[in-house]
Amino acid sequence: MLNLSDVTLTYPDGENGTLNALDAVDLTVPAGQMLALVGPSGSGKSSLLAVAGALVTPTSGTVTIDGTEITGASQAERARLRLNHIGLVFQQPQLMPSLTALEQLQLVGVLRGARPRAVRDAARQALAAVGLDSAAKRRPHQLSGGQRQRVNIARALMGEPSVLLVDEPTSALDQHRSAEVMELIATLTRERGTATVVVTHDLEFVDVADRSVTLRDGRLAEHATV
Ligand SMILES: Nc1ncnc2c1ncn2[C@@H]1O[C@H](COP(=O)(O)OP(=O)(O)OP(=O)(O)O)[C@@H](O)[C@H]1O
Repeated sequence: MLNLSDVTLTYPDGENGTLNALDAVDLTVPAGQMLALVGPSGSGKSSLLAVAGALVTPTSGTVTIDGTEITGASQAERARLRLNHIGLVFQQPQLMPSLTALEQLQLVGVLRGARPRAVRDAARQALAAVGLDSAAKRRPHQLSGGQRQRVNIARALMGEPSVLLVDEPTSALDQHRSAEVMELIATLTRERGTATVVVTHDLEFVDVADRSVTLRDGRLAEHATV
């Protein structure tokens, strides 16, 4: 479960001013639920993911994952949290050009210190979960955009995260592939019991989620509208 309580993230703006990228945000995403996060450009969506993913510490408020408060954790603790509890998927799949799909996933397992055989099994399982078992030996340039995004999602699942944060997974994909990727994230959320937040510009895909919220000037409102 992911919980944000009264979270504010303030940036300096101009000479003496400040800007609240997030303004008193309260949000709970239970395990196994997918939340769609929409909002205009600059409304704070990436800031919310950064705070929930322990990449950025909020100015005030608390973030907890499975009851553990991550705000206030040291840099090393936050790095460990990201590796073991948080799956992050960015807009453009950032894959290593020289590694095969399977190796991209194995790298995460090795970083987590798991045993080689367990890493290989977990990587195979994650690739199968996103329907890419037959493309295990392909390198990124031999995969389509949708397949690369699937590898990206599978890689985020390697740590068996309790929180899955996905930033605009469909921005580089056509309508058909976008629908497939959103359905895939919904299925994985249910099967793996992750608390999932997906940022999307596309209201068409909001229905795939269990719940949707809109950010506007850093403030949260229930139900998606843009
Ligand atoms: N490092 C920073 N320093 C100062 N201001 C920032 C910083 N990062 C973001 N902001 C500001 O915080 C606000 C929220 O930005 P954020 O990137 O979270 O929006 P977004 O909803 O993800 O936008 P987009 O849809 O365009 O990606 C914006 O006004 C932005 O200019």
